[in-house]
Amino acid sequence: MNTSTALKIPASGDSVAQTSASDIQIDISHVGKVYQSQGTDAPVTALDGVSLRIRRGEFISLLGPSGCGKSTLLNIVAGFQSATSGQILQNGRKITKPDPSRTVVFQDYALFGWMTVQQNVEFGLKAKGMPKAQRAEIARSLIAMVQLSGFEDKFPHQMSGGMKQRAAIARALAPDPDILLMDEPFGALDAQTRVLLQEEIARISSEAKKTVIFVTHGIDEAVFLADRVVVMSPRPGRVRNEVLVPLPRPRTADMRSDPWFVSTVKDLWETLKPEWQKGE
Ligand SMILES: Nc1ncnc2c1ncn2[C@@H]1O[C@H](COP(=O)(O)OP(=O)(O)OP(=O)(O)O)[C@@H](O)[C@H]1O
Repeated sequence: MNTSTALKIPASGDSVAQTSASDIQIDISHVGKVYQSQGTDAPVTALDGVSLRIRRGEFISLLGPSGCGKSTLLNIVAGFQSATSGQILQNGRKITKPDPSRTVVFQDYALFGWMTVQQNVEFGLKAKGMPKAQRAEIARSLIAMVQLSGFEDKFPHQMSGGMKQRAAIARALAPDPDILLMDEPFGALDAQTRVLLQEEIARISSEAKKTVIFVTHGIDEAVFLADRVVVMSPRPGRVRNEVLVPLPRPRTADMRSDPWFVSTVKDLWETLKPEWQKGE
């Protein structure tokens, strides 16, 4: 497949300009975040005027250097933290606290160590009061979706990092959220497992039809997965620019050698490298 002739990197904001208001699921508007210091340290401005509109079903990669505020922004969307200024709307309603319509996958799996895979995946459903047979069936189908059938009775310490992250993804999908928030979910995995799970999450997110915000500082990962890559500036984090990804779905391994993919990853790296080095 050669998509290079048809492709252009659009200016920031073009991709949502023609979208009707009802298609916008998450509307991030002028969000700033200042962490007040303890003791004599100066306050830290993590985010400054971040605006971003995300469509229902869109896969956004939030790409930026370490410390630019990616996790902070994700945590505010999740409802774990509040913004110092600005607001975030979900379907027109202000996000003020966590909600089962938004679930999070963290880098460190965050599975309960004393529960089996099956119990971990069922956890959120049990908390909602779902009857046992129903939640067992939902968990089984999600465990199959993340290709862990046969491992239902294993505990986290009996599994590899990749398997644990598959289980964490199944657990996050169990409450049937509208929005899946992923904070460097493959950051702790070896390179091969990471590539395999990137292909898995591309498949799963299309099958499950979720809106996804995927935080990463991996340029190739960001481009491979996303409909739109939102590039953040070094701290204080702002939206620096956006790249629309025209690669078709399902995303497959051969697309990593597509000329557009190769040149976009290279261009992004050459543009961002000086900034990212400065920020270190
Ligand atoms: N609770 C906190 N109190 C004070 N400063 C904080 C707090 N949390 C984050 N920060 C600071 O805010 C900035 C943004 O942090 P954040 O974790 O959001 O960045 P990030 O882009 O996700 O980084 P990384 O890629 O390294 O995880 C950093 O300078 C960080 O040190």
